[in-house]
Amino acid sequence: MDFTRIPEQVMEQLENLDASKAALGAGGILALAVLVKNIAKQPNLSNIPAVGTTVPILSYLGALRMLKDAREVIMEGYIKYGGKPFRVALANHWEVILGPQYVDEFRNLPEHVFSFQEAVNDSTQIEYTLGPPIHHDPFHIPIIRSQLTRNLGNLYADIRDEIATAFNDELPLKGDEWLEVPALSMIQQVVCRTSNRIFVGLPLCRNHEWRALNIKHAIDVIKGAVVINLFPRFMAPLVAKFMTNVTACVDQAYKHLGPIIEERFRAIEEYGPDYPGKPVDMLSWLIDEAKGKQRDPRTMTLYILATNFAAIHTSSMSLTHALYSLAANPQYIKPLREEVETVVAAEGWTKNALAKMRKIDSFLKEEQRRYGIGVLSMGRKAMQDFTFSDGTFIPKGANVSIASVVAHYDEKSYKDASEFDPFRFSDIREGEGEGVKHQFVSTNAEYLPFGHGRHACPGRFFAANELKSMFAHIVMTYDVKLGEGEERPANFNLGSACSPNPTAKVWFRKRVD
Ligand code: HEM
Repeated sequence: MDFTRIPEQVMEQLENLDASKAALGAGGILALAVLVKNIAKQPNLSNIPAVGTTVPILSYLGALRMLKDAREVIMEGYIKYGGKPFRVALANHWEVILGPQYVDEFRNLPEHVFSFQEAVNDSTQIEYTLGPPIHHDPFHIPIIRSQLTRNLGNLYADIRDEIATAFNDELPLKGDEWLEVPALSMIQQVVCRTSNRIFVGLPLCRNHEWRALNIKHAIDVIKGAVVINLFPRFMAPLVAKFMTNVTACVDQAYKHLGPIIEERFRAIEEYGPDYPGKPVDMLSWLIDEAKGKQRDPRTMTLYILATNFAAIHTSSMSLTHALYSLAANPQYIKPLREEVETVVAAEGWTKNALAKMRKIDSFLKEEQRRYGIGVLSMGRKAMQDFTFSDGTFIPKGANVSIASVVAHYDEKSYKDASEFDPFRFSDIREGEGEGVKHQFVSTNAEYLPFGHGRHACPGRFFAANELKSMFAHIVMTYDVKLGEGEERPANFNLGSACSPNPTAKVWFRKRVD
C-alpha cells in the first residue's frame, strides 16, 4: 500500500464534511499514516538479540532503564551474548552495540557504508539544534584537523596567557585563605575563554555575554536533542519547533561576531588576504577557506557556534573529572608538581614542554579511560546493508555504536581496570617503545574516548594542549581539596553519557609550600 497517497484520498472523502471536523480527521489519519509508514521504515533487527523485551511499547521500559543505568545494560548485554552484537532500546530507535573486537574493521569504513554525520544527526538532531549547514556542509572540521592543530605551537603563548588570566579571574583568592567554588561551572568559564582566544581572539573571548551564550547554546543543543529523541523520529520537525531556535541563537551570537567578520572581510578587500596584523585564529582560517554560501557571515557564525559546541563541554568535563580525582586524592599533587616544575624549569611553558609532562598526560588519560564522555563511542548509521567478516549482518538504517566501556574496563588491556591508577600510562611509557601509544591523544581499540579511525576527534590535539596546560597550571598554582569528609563527587549519568558531578564544589587556595 502506498501510504503517501492516503492524505489525498482522505481529503476527497472529507470534502462534504464540516471543515473543522474534516481538518481534525485528516490530521489524525495523516499522523497515523506517517506513523505506520515510519514503523515500516525501521530496519529489521530481528537477527540481533536484545537486552530487555522487544515487545512494542513495552520496549520503552528498556529505554527507561538505558536512560538510568546504561553502563549496567551494556555490560549485561555484552556478557549475556558472549561478546556478540546485541541491541538496546532507546526512546526512538534500537541501537546495535558492537564489542571492541569490531573496532578495527569498523573504524575506517567510508561514510556511504557507515555514516558518522548521519549518526550524529540522529543523536544530536543537528538539523534543528545546530543548523542545516553543520549537518550538510561541516567545512569547519578539516580546519580543526589541519590549521588549528598545526598552529598549536605558534599559539601556545596565547593559550598559556589566557589560562593564567582566566584562573586568576575565576578564583579571587586572598592570602592563604581557602575558597570553595562550583568546579564544573568554573572550569567551563576557563575552557570557554581559552578556546575562544583561539577561535575568535581577544577581546571577544573574555566578553561575558559571548561566553554565557556559547555555554548556554551547547546546553540547549543537548536539551533539544534529548527531548526530540524522546519522540518518534517522524515527529522531530514538530517537537523541534518548541524546543530549538537556531535563528535566535545566531542573532545573539551575530551581534558580537558580525562586526568582527565584516571588519576582517573589509581588511582583506583593502589590504589583501595576508594583511598586516591579520589575527591567527579559527575565524581567520574559516574566512580564508570559505566559498559560496559558507562566506555568509551568519553561516560563519554558525560554524563558530558549532566549534564551541564540540569543544567546551567535552573539554570541561574531562578536566573536571581530573580535578575531582585530584581533590579526592591530594597525595598525587606532589609528584605532579615535581614533574611540572622540572619540565618548566628546563623548557619554560611551551608546547614542547607539555609533551614531556607524562604524569599530567597520564592522569587526564586515566580519567577519560574510566569515564570518558560515556559508555559508548563511534556511533554510526548503516547507509547500506553490511556484513562483518564474522558474518554479523547489519541492515541499512541501523544505528550502531561500540561499547567503549567494555574496552576501557578490560583486564587484558588494563591491570586492575576498575582501580584509579593515575600514573598507569606514564609508568608504561617508561618502558621502551611504548611512548606514543599511551599518550592522552592516541586512539586505539582499547582507548576510545576520542573515537578512533576516520572520525577520531580532530580537536583532540587542541584539547590535550589546553587541558594539560590547565591541569599543570592548577597543580603549580593552587592547593585543592574537597570538603571535610567528602568523597569524590558522584558522576551524573544520563543515557550513555557520563558527566562529572555538575554542582559539586572544590576548595582552592594559593599554593603554600
Ligand atoms: C576532551 C575533549 C574532547 C573529547 C572527549 C572529544 C570527543 C570526541 C568524540 C568521541 C568524537 C567522535 C569520534 C568518533 O565517533 O569516532 C569527536 C568528534 C569531533 N570532535 Fe571532539 N572531543 C573533545 C574536544 C574537541 C575539541 C576541543 C574540538 C574542537 C576544537 C572538537 C571537535 C570535534 C569535531 C569537529 C568532531 C567531528 C569529527 C568528524 O566529523 O570527523 N572536539 N570528539
